[in-house]
Parts: sequence; structure tokens; C-alpha cells
Amino acid sequence: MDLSISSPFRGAFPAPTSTFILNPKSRCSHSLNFFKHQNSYSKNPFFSRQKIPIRAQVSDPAVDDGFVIDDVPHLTDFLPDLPSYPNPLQNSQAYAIVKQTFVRPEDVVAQKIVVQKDSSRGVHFRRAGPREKVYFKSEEVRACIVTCGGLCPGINTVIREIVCGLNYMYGVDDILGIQGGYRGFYSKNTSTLTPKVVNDIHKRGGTFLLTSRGGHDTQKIVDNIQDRGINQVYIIGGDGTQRGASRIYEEVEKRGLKVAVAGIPKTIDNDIAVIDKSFGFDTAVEEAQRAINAAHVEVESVENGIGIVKLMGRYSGFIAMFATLASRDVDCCLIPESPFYLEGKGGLFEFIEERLKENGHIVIVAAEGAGQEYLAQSMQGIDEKDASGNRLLLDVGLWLTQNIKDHFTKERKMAINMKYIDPTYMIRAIPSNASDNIYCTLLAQSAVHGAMAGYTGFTVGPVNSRHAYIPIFFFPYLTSINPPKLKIIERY
Ligand SMILES: Nc1ncnc2c1ncn2[C@@H]1O[C@H](COP(=O)(O)OP(=O)(O)OP(=O)(O)O)[C@@H](O)[C@H]1O
Ligand SMILES: O=P(O)(O)OC[C@H]1O[C@](O)(CO)[C@@H](O)[C@@H]1O
Ligand SMILES: [Mg+2]
Repeated sequence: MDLSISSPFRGAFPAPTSTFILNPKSRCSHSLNFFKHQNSYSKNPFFSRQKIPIRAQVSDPAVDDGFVIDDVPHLTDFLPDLPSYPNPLQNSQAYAIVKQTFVRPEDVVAQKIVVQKDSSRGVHFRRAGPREKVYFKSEEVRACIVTCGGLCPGINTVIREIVCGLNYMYGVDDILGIQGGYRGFYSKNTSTLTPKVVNDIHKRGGTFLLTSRGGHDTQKIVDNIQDRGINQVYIIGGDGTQRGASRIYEEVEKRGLKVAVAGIPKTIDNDIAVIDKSFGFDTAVEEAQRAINAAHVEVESVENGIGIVKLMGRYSGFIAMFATLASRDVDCCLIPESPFYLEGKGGLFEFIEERLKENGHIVIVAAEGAGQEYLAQSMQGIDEKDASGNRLLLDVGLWLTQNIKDHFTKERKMAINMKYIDPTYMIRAIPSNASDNIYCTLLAQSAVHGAMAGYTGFTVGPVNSRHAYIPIFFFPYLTSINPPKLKIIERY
């Protein structure tokens, strides 16, 4: 069964931006502002294209209805004489149904689902799924898979389903695992991946292939791809990884190699525009409930209990906000997109005091990227980066804990009971839940169908619940370049 052409995901996934403090009385979220950054990437200088996508088309100017395809490159763009073959799926009994449901070449997925009667038709992406023709013979394929950046629930499921998809659907049995991220291409031996080897890995958290930050050397990586005779490269990783994948695709094209480069976007933070959500996010939000629940149980059992839970989210508050909204036990959620302050009218201290008086306890959830500007002021001179060049964040949880303690015990002379919970890595170092497992399967299968069909330099993901191929070189991560700034603190 080919799931990627009959995606079960139908609902749009809203993204939080400006919520600061939930209504303390009703704990309801009706007045929270939601918006989806669907269009923000086109205004972001990072996403202005370094080059025009090879196949970008605008409809006939004579009948211009604003229909645009942000198309992905194809191997025949730089290797025009490549032969094609009938898709072997149509010979397989198990996939017989696919014969009637091959994705038609003209099928596209609309980025904007809400439109006005006279508005332009807007941007579209090529629909993902199996094509009638493929550009690789099964026995000719030598694929490899690499995972880079931080962990995320579901990476192992994606690895498993790429291997099983290639093998069961396309009869490919030459699949290599690149160990330890990009640097593994040139500094480690590869492992052989078969359905048997990866059979159980989806039940484990982490990445079976190991991961790393830093170490991207385009020339060495592509030399290695060439030397090993690899012709399909599956790259699982976040914004940095996809930028690296884009460099690899460009170099492959420059050298005129028949190598399909497919990216599978991964980030626990869910800060990707265009696609509905990132895999593993639901699992992480679910796991975060346990920490919030523990904080709530602790603080409601003591006098003046203040619970603080720190969750991941380097530049975005998606995990913190969704965990907050799901739990209903959280009084205040601090996210990087929304500045806050501690002292004075409308500040956090005032709010905490009010809640302690009204309710005897308070639960605060903070995304790790929240309030970094304040922390930077009070901890000057610390500007460390990880191996990939990402700024290392200062610990907002500890900073909040210390400041709140100082304020209430020293200044307000109030006895408080502080409980700080930091489940940061616990929410991402777990296996994916059932719905993420299905989602990861769809992503993996979409990537495999795309590479077999000769597409390259692409990433995959659901756009308005339909899986699509999105050009890799301006893949729209929301926040890593220009974190959105909100002007106001909202309080209800
Ligand atoms: N601009 C870039 N060009 C080439 N390679 C890059 C670039 N940025 C990052 N990389 C490489 O991509 C890999 C992963 O990058 P990074 O550590 O930033 O994680 P990520 O993919 O963004 O994942 P996450 O942030 O979700 O954990 C690293 O090996 C890094 O060297
Ligand atoms: O400690 P590590 O493994 O570098 O990863 C931490 C970062 O990775 C992420 O999970 C994804 O970008 C961030 O939320 C977090 O800041
Ligand atoms: Mg990143």
C-alpha cells in the first residue's frame, strides 16, 4: 500500500506566536492568537533564492492567474539523455493498487488553502508519491542514509522506512548507512542496511546511524559519494543539515553526477514553515505533559508552590505552547517570540504574586530560547557556539528560578516553594508515538518515490495534509535566521 498518496492527515496545524499568559481564572485559550507563518519565508532574505529553481514556472502571462510552481530539480535538467524505466511497483502484487494511482506529472499541492475569490492562485509544490516512470533500475541503485544535528523522536522510523521502502517497493538491496553525521562520509566506515538490520529500530529513540554537528565539507563528501558509487543520498536533519544537503546537491550537479539528493526535514522545535508540522513534535509534546503534570502535583501540594518546567525550543515556542495548551495546568508560558519582563506592572513577578494569592500555586513553562536577551545582559561575555555554529543558549530555567527566589524571599519577604523541572532531553530521546510513526513512514516513502523518479535537491513534507516535494535550496525554516519578534506582551 502506498500511503503517501492517500495521506490520512487532514487537519491544518496552527502555530502559536504571541501567547504569553493564559487566563488565570478560566485557563481557557480562546483569546490566544494563532498564526501560521505560511508565507513568511518568501519575505525572509535567507529564502530569497540564490538561483531560480530550474523548473520554476509561472502560468502563461496572457492568462496570468498567479499560478506558480516552486518546482524541484530533476536529474534530466543536467543529464538530459538519461533513460527512464517503467516503475517496478506496477509489477508487484502487493502494490498493484498503485498502478491506478500513480501521481500524475501535473499534480501539485497548493501552499495557500484559504484564498479569496479574486486572489492569485499562489505557490504550488509538486505532489509527492510514486511516478509511472523511474530513472533508476533497481539493481543500479546504491543508496545511502545519513542523520545530522540533534535528536528527534522518529529518526529511526524514517531510517527504517527508507530501507524497507527501497527494498520492498523498488527491489533495491544496496543501501549504506553513513555513521555519525556528515563527517561520517569521509571519516568512518559505512554499514550495510537491510530490512532485517533495521527491523526493530523504530522501537528505540535516538538515531541508529549516530549523529553529529559540524564537519560538513562539501568537496570531501561529494568525493566520497563519487568514490563509493552512491547514486541516491537520503539526508535526515534540521535547517543546518538541509543547507548542507543543498551544497551537496549543487556540487553533484556541477560535477554532472547521476546522484539524487533527498532531504527529510527533522526538528523537534517544529519551526518549519510551509509543511504542516515536523515529525516527532507530537511525541515530544506528549512527553512534556509528564513533566508539567509532575510540576503541578508538586506545587499544589505545598504552600506558595512555584513550578517551572523548561522545554526545548531554541528560537520558537511551539513545544512549550502546545504542551501548555494540552495540559491546562499551566498558568504562564514564556516563548522566544514574545518578550517579557520580570519587574513592575505587567511583569512576571507581579503575575506570580497574584496567582499565589488567588490559587496558592503557579506553574510556569519556559521554552529554552525565551528571555535570552535578559540572560545575555546578566551574564555578559558568554557567547559560545556548538560545532555547527549555533549559539549555545543560556539556561533560562535556572535564571528564572534564581531571580524568582531572590525577589520573593529577599524583597517581598515571602516564603515560597520552588520546584524546577528540566526534562529537556527526555522529551526528544524517546521513540516516536503511533501517529509520528505513520508520519515518518509517509515522509520516508515520499523521499524514496521522489529519488527513484529522478527528482533531486528536494525535501519532503505535508503541505495542507498532502505530501509534496519542496526545493531544498530555499527550504523554509522559520526562525533560525530571523526569529519573529512580537511587539506586545499579551495578558488576559
Ligand atoms: N550553512 C551550512 N552549510 C553546510 N553545512 C551546514 C550548514 N549549516 C550546518 N551545516 C551542517 O549540518 C549539520 C547539522 O547542522 P546543525 O548542527 O545546525 O543541526 P540541524 O540540522 O540544524 O538540526 P537541529 O538544529 O534541529 O538539531 C552539521 O554537520 C553542520 O556542519
Ligand atoms: O544539545 P544539543 O544536542 O546540541 O541540542 C540542543 C538543541 O537542539 C534542538 O533540539 C533542535 O534545534 C534545540 O531545541 C536545542 O537547543
Ligand atoms: Mg538547527
